Amino acid sequence: MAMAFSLGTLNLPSSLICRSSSPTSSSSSKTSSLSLAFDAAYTKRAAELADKSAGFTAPHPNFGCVIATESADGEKVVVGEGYLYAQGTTPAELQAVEAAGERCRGATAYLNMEPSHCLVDQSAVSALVQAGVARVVIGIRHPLHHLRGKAIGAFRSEGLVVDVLGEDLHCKTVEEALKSCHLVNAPLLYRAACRVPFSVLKYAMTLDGKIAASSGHASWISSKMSRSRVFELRGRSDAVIVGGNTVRQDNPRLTARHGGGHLPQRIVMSKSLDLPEVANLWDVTEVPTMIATQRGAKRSFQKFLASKGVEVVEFEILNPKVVMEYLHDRGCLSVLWECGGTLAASALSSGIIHKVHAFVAPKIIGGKNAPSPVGELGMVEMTQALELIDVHYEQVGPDMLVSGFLQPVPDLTPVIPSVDETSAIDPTVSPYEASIIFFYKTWDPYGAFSNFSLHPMKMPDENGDIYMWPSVEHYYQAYKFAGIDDPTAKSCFEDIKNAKSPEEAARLGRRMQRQRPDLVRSDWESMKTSVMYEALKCKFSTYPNLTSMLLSTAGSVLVEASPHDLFWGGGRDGEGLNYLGRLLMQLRSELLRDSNASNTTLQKMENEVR
Ligand SMILES: Nc1c(N[C@@H]2O[C@H](COP(=O)(O)O)[C@@H](O)[C@H]2O)[nH]c(=O)[nH]c1=O
Repeated sequence: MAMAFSLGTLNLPSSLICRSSSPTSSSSSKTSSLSLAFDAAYTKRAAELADKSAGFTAPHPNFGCVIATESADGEKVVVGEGYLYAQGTTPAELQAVEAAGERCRGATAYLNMEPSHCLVDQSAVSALVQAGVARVVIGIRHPLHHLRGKAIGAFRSEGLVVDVLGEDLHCKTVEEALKSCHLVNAPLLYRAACRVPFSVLKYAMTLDGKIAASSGHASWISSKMSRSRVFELRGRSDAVIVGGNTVRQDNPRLTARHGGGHLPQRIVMSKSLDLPEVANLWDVTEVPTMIATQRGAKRSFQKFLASKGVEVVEFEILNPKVVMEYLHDRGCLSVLWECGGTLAASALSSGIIHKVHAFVAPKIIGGKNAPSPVGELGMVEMTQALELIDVHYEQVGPDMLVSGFLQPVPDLTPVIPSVDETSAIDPTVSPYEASIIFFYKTWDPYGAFSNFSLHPMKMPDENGDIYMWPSVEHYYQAYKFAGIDDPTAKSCFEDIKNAKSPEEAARLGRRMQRQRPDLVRSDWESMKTSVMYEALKCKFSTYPNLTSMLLSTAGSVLVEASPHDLFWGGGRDGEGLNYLGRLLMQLRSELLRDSNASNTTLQKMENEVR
């Protein structure tokens, strides 16, 4: 059945009409401001449609499709719409084509995201091509490397015009539509970039920052309306996590009870398994429960849980990071953390929380020992506080919901560097599975890869004496001036060597290079990557945990997400050369070869003594 909506149904406000555009290529050079506004509004509509099935499609993305055409009197009308209901159901594009029928000829299809297009699934692309759609507007490229650009290429080779928001179409409303497209598939984008599910920390607290009275009583802090919003949040997630303490204190159900909707798996993180025998979470008739625990914990209780149908997963060392990595590997896209302060602090400090939803109720409970939403983070100065970005404030009944992101939604549009290029550097990177791991600031999940991470290492100084360099940055900056027979160069080398922080070392080295380029060794440009490689090799082999962290990234593209440094970093839009990422991948290959070789030797020795 065709749906014919006039533009009015989209409520295109006059503010949406773009006044200017700075198109870069393709058909968009002819695009008028008005048609840009239509493009933005219809793509946003596709994102809204896609959002209807949040929670149901994992691990697939949320896809929406709008087909619009020009009526005889020149008015733009929507002739078909569709969205992916759940994993494995009819693609959004097919539904929209079926709804639009003959009116697809010459029409424009709006997709919030580039569809999957591979050997085993070409249904979305062929539906639109065969229906005679002339133009496709795409919100974001597919975030997975092996799919990125494939459908776009296929459309173009079939003669369709393709415009991608932010690449071919530019203006303020296009940016807003692009944001909606990012948000609707934020879980997938985070998952692809960070190799952990998208994690939201949710809590309800009183105006004086308490999540329970001193007695532990907590029902209820937030209003019924707020709690219903929590049910919706649960419905959008693949899993809800709490700690053992919450099970002991609250005996929660953690179900989504807003009517229909997706039911997330419930997960309890408990090292000790010191949990009650009777608990709502052990009733798995409607929703499964999984317990994440530490190897060897209370075997008898594990058996008891198994008899109830509760899955128990043991980890060598239980922490939020390993549980998230495990859930990532099981295909989980998004997780809602509804835990108490201790686990929340541990999750926050391990860098795996991406978004926060805080319900603030206008109540005061007081109490010196009343718990607060986040436990010890080890911060001593307010400047260290984690700051939310893209903050939203919304009144929900009597409460205020404050939400925001701790890290921006990763924009995976730039391909940094190309996978072909990277697999030449590192054979572990497969063009079919590669994901990108970004690192930059030392507090990021892979921050230890940064040259600013404080991992002291023994390397020679200018005189060949072994010196404990506080960081790779110290070593790299000082070596710009090594071997120069000039007192200023020598004292600069010493100053960098003794710099109090990697930041200071970088400042000193860069400033001197700018002010006195004559003091920089003449072979620096040709030597700097080898100097860096030697320092990285020393750093990673000094610390076994760094070696295993680097090896654990095998198969992923490593990118230093520096927006400024276009030599060592990936740049803001992927224009950087990413030499730091490349050297780390090269080192990873070397370490992998070494570990494979030593395993083979070990194997031989074992065989000999057998
Ligand atoms: N007290 C409190 C919350 N507490 C959270 O909700 C859990 C109970 O979930 P359920 O058993 O499914 O109703 C509880 O264990 C804790 O994680 N949440 C809120 O939105 N507002 C509140 O006032």
